[in-house]
Amino acid sequence: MLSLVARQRFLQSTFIVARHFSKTSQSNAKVAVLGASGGIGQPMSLLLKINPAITKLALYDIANTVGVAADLSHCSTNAQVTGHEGASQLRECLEGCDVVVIPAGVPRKPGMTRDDLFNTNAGIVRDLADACAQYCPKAMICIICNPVNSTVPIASEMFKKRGVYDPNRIFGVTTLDIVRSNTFISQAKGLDVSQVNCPVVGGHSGVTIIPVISQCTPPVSFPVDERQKLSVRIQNAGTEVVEAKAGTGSATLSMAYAGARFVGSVLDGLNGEEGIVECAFVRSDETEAKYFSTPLLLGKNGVEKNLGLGKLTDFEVDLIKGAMPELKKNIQKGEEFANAS
Ligand SMILES: NC(=O)C1=CN([C@@H]2O[C@H](COP(=O)(O)OP(=O)(O)OC[C@H]3O[C@@H](n4cnc5c(N)ncnc54)[C@H](O)[C@@H]3O)[C@@H](O)[C@H]2O)C=CC1
Ligand SMILES: O=C([O-])CC(=O)C(=O)O
Repeated sequence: MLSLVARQRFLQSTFIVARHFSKTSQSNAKVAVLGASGGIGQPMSLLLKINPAITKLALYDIANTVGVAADLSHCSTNAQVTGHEGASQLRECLEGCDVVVIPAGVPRKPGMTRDDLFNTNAGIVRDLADACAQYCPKAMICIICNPVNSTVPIASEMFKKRGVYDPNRIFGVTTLDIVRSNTFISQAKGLDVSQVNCPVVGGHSGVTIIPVISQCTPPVSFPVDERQKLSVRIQNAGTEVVEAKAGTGSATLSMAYAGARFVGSVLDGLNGEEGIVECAFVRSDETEAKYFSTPLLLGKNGVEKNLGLGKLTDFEVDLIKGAMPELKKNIQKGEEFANAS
């Protein structure tokens, strides 16, 4: 038996972890995780299970969901966990959802680009997005599956086809880029990471990942060569993990952390919390690319306001210019795929 003090400490630590992901302590949100048995899906579902804003957590995958749901359901937190396996159970998983997170899809192996995942993952996102458009058209859709630069346009086209498209409710989750930037900057400058916030704009692959270090809070400055190295490390951080994992997958734990943070922020916005800002890859008029990530003010209807690019240095403007051809190509590829299907 835990002593009273130990029990209080345990409850307090659970509360602190939960608060890390959500400001709201009360709501009745239903959240679905599609791809819940995977490397990201399992730890992210655990983090969502301890978010007090979630009362229903619906786990969907093509395999192993029953076991994952049984396991997670024993955690003594409020969210009721249900497991749904195979396409015939997708409808019951999605109905009534406020938020759907999609980490379903294959990850990279060393030597691959995110675009190399297109052939497998495009069809997965097309079918899952189509189901969301039918069974929970008003839900906030958070897409983790790569290549995000193409899977977000695919999902958007599927919603358009069903006549239920709302660009303020479909997000490509790029939070891991911000999480990484904050970590690397805090390490370089000896800062408390919880106080560091560096926006990352653009897309989510290689040169399309654009850290805006000049807008970091607190302000930080680096000699030109260090800033260059840091920007390149942030752009290649996914590859750093893919290589370290040597063929067994890509970032899962840090992505689970980032995904839980993003979903927590979306729920905070839905629950009317003010001043909730996250970067995400959305339909955008900020640049000549149809989709682009910038800081977004989140609210009851998803994106309340696109906060735009703000003031950039010449270095950052050049990074954005350099990203445009790749970004536009990725977006077009996604749209064409969805419309040919
Ligand atoms: N947006 C981002 O920042 C990041 C994105 N990713 C991406 O997330 C995706 C998932 O990565 P991991 O979890 O490591 O892969 P994983 O292979 O460990 O898990 C994927 C899961 O998806 C499931 N799945 C496959 N087809 C499905 C379908 N049609 N419906 C439902 N579930 C299905 C699989 O059964 C598996 O459980 C990859 O595409 C990866 O590139 C990974 C890290 C960061
Ligand atoms: O690099 C990958 O393939 C997975 C990913 O998107 C990331 O870690 O940022």
